[in-house]
Amino acid sequence: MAGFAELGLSSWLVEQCRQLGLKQPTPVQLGCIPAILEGRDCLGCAKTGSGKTAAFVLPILQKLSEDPYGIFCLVLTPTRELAYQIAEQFRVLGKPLGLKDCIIVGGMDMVAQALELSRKPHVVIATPGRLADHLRSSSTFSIKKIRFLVLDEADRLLEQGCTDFTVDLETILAAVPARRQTLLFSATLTDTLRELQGLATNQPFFWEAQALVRTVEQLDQRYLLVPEKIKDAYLVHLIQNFQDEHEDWSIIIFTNTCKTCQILCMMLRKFNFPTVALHSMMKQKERFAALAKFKSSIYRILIATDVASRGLDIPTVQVVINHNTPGLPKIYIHRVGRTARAGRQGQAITLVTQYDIHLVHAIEEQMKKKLEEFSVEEANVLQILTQVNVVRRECEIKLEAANFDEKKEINKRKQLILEGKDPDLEAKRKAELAKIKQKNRRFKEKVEQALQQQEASRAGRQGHPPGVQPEARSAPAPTQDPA
Ligand SMILES: Nc1ncnc2c1ncn2[C@@H]1O[C@H](COP(=O)(O)OP(=O)(O)OP(=O)(O)O)[C@@H](O)[C@H]1O
Repeated sequence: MAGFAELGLSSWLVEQCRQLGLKQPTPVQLGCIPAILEGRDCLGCAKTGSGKTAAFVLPILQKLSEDPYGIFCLVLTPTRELAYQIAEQFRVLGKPLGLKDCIIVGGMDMVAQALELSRKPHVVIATPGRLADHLRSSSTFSIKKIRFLVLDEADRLLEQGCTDFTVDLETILAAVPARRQTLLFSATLTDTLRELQGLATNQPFFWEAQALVRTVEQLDQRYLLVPEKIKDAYLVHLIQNFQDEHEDWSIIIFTNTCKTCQILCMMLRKFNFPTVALHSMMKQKERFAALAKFKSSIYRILIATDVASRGLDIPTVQVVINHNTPGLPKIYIHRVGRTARAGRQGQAITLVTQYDIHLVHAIEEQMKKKLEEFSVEEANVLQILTQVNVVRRECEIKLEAANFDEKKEINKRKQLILEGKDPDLEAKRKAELAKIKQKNRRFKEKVEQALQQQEASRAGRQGHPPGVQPEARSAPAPTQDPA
């Protein structure tokens, strides 16, 4: 198998890899590094934890060493924490170059960032919103001459989720040169391939892992069917078991909203589990501090929204628990990919209620793999049920007293103002949309009821009892990155 040197990398970079413990290139690195060194655009789609970051960092550093100037490369990524992680890889691998990097993310001082940008760093790593703000408001720097544009988690940057990057991306793409190399990476590129191909037009090289299953083999994936009302007791029971059975343990729990994340964090702490939360309602400094405490194993449990579902590389994580079943298969793939990284073993357990079974089927279909059942002695769970419910209620009351919802509303309004939108108009638009949705839902329910009645009376006429009807309940809407 070819080593890093055979891929065309210089000896100083090969030495940096060796020092970091990267002995052999991973398949995505084997595929993409030579193509990038040749000057081609690149779309790299490989499983979580397979080394995609080094697949673009290494060839960029090589090209930078041949023709160093600032700003040479711009990396865009959807979350702030990920921007810091990518910057660290550039810094460590690029140390012999005296690499100057600059991180431009929201929640940090804008003036200090503007100053840093004006000093022409070699590499800028940014979240789209904040970089676009700088481009709109300042003329002290330019990205007109960049050689490389990287979109990490490219599909997330292009999709219109809860955080929509498209307007900011337009601003950024208008400011970068047409003659550049564009590198796009993710574990789930395929459903946005057409948009991505529009961005990478310079002899694009497409690399995709040849594998039937879309998650790594070392990942043991389970589901646990739980009644909605007992979910939290199951969670406490699962954690207690891990704590009892493992000396060295580390768990990430994913929740669907910031509020649930905060309540569960408070609740787990009441049970003396060393837990920290990470969600977008927290101040940026608190977010970094929480992550640092979890990374250094001071806290064993990180409870997070999907703000932590992509890209985070924390090798010690052995278990991922999905407190809610993700509404989209690709969110599931990224979440469970926080464990079993770089060849390590890991386990993922998804709590599934009676209303989420169709979501599990969708996940299995996309992954091309069946989840196995995780068995738990329900009697043990029922023993702690009352206690868990009481503690949760206490936490809910405490959070309500701290005006969590009000703060969330204020934050939302601030965000809309920053985006140049009128919060009142937006609220009106949303209310109208909700009304239309509700009307549609009622209409659908009426049609379903009428169909069921028709079926029942037909069966009655034919003299045999009607077949078992599916429960007339509309499925919960898929959750889109709520963070
Ligand atoms: N050639 C290699 N040999 C051994 N370990 C490697 C190699 N390349 C990267 N790694 C390590 O593998 C881990 C995962 O890498 P990385 O974070 O780049 O994964 P990724 O493919 O970007 O995952 P995700 O899709 O979750 O973002 C990191 O800890 C990294 O240091």
